[in-house]
Amino acid sequence: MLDLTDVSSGYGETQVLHGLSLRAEPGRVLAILGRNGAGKSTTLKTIMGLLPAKAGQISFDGRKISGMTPFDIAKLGIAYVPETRDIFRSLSVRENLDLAARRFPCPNGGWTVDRVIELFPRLGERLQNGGDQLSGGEAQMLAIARGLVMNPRMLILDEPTEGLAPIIVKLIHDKLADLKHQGLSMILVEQNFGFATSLADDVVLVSRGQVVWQGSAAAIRADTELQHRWLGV
Ligand SMILES: Nc1ncnc2c1ncn2[C@@H]1O[C@H](COP(=O)(O)OP(=O)(O)OP(=O)(O)O)[C@@H](O)[C@H]1O
Repeated sequence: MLDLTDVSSGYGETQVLHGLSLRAEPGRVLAILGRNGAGKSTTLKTIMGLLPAKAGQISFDGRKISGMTPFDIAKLGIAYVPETRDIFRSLSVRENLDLAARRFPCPNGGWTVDRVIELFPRLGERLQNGGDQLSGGEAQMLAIARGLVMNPRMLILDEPTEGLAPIIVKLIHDKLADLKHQGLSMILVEQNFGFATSLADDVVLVSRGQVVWQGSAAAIRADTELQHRWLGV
């Protein structure tokens, strides 16, 4: 579904990805794991066209997307929930959702604003609140909900549990598990090893901008040596 082949990318003169290759399969969750600074967020930004791929190729459903604008990549069906969440703080929850929904047509049976509120009832209670009045957990729910109303075929999440209380982490986990069971393809970057490997089917380990291991989530959960070597778990 999504293929990165020998991708190099970085920030100006600083190269961070050095020929990184990976594949995310349809209907599955892929976790990208690695130590701080390994290049995980850089990989996601490069997929989304926020950083240019200086070499290599990225394709989505067989179509080359490297070189496209972030908006065109989103229109093809990839929604990105960044680490910073990037909700509009000066707009209400409803305005944040309506704005995203209006730009992306909803197919029959797709995600509407009403449907994401059913998924996250807490947002329904906060519809008139400003983006700047939300707790960290509510902001994360809004960021995910905003991704869903874009009706993506693939949802990409960068550190969705960062800074959240354990009870909210559990809620986000259960909602993402629901989405997975509904067949949504996802890529997840996450420091919380238990969270990531309980949601993921497939895992790639990244170190110094390259994939150093790939396999099933069950395999890495069972391999403490591997975890220790590449993740310091
Ligand atoms: N805007 C930037 N300008 C220059 N270098 C950057 C920038 N953002 C990240 N880097 C560098 O790129 C490297 C990879 O960063 P990246 O954010 O992809 O790491 P990561 O694997 O996601 O880890 P983390 O969990 O720390 O975010 C790091 O050395 C980082 O310092």
